[in-house]
Amino acid sequence: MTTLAIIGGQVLLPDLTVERADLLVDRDAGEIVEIGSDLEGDAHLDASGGLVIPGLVNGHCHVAMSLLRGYADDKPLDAWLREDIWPAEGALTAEDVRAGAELGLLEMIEAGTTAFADMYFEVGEIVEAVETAGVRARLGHGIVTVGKDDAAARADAEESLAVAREFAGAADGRISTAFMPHSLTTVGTEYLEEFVPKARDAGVPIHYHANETDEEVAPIVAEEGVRPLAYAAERGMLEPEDFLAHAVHVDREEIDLLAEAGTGVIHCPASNMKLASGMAPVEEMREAGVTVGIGTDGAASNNDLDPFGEARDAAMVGKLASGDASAVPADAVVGMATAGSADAVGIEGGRLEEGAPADIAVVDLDSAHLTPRHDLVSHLAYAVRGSDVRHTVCGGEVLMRDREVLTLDSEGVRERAQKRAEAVAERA
Ligand SMILES: CSC[C@H]1O[C@@H](n2cnc3c(O)ncnc32)[C@H](O)[C@@H]1O
Ligand SMILES: [Zn+2]
Repeated sequence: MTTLAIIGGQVLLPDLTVERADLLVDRDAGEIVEIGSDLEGDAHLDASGGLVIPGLVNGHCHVAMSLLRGYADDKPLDAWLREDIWPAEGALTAEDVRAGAELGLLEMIEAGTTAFADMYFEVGEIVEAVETAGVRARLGHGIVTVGKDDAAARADAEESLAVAREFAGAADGRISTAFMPHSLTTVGTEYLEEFVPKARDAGVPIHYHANETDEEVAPIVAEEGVRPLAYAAERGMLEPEDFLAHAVHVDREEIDLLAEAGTGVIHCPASNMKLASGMAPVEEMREAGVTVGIGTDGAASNNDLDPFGEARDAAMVGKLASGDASAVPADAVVGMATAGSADAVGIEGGRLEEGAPADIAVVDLDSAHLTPRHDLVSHLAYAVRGSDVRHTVCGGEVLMRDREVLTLDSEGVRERAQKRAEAVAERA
């Protein structure tokens, strides 16, 4: 066994208490083997003056959209997608998707993210980028059938199934997959009815956008006579392994459906605010026992991939939505950004304990905005920024040491992304 010791720091334990401790990692197994005092390893990472936390889990992203950061802002979802984003995405090549994915992965590692769930196209490029970057991911091809003839719609759904089958277990098991219909309004009922059972046969979960805007709920109610999540349940899309993004406009019955089904929800507060989609009833979902995680959505609707900013937004908007300052408290959002997202998307991790994957971030506490240190869980929720992360480790591999990303050439990644983004803007 070759080992890595993370020494000298304070450690955030699964019950969200903080203790002074060292961590010993088995690098071959990629697991934490001991949390204790005076631990020594074959190599070490200095965590003195720092807080050792589980790597953050971004439960819903479109990582390659980092290439479209700032491309179109200040519009509601439907206009943003139809007038700007979908035309630009139509001009993206496989190489553009690769460049955008590498840029997003660089940003994630710099901010302590060690796992994410992602829906996009050209997924083979994203797989290769994830393999190189060294993080964990649940990846899938997003299906849109509206505006397509039957042959094209079926090909898109087949592609999502094929991608889910082909890449499951890639990158030494760090990559898992899902079947990913884009949403309940952009994929026709007949395709959901035909392909959801095939996804079940393939043994993969289903991930989709749901109840994001009022405009998306209304046509389902008008045409089907039921709310979207009852419609999803009737089509077998509300199983314990499934997870949906947004869940902004969910009523009491839908919250109970989610809780009974065990289907996870990924809350995307920044995207929901920026697109003025609405305020998700996170406190009600948590109280009902729904597994809630946090996601950034893509960088084009956020406009960054900072998991700490997202946790802070979740706490803030959760209070506003409930009209109650005690709603969605600090410990809740820290749990949501770690174990909550990991559980919702079905990725191991989100907790520092013996036997858990060694997916770890070390946050540097030595700065004015993190002084004084009354309560480190409060700091994680409200004051830490992605740029405070000193080291990032995934599966025992050091991905960033002293803010130097070791798995990606950060200058090259940024230069390629800038060039490709300029070319896409010209072409689109
Ligand atoms: C077909 S691949 C995924 C698809 O989703 C688009 N997208 C990005 N953000 C959102 C959002 O908040 N709601 C719905 N769809 C979104 C992305 O641009 C891709 O086309
Ligand atoms: Zn999304």
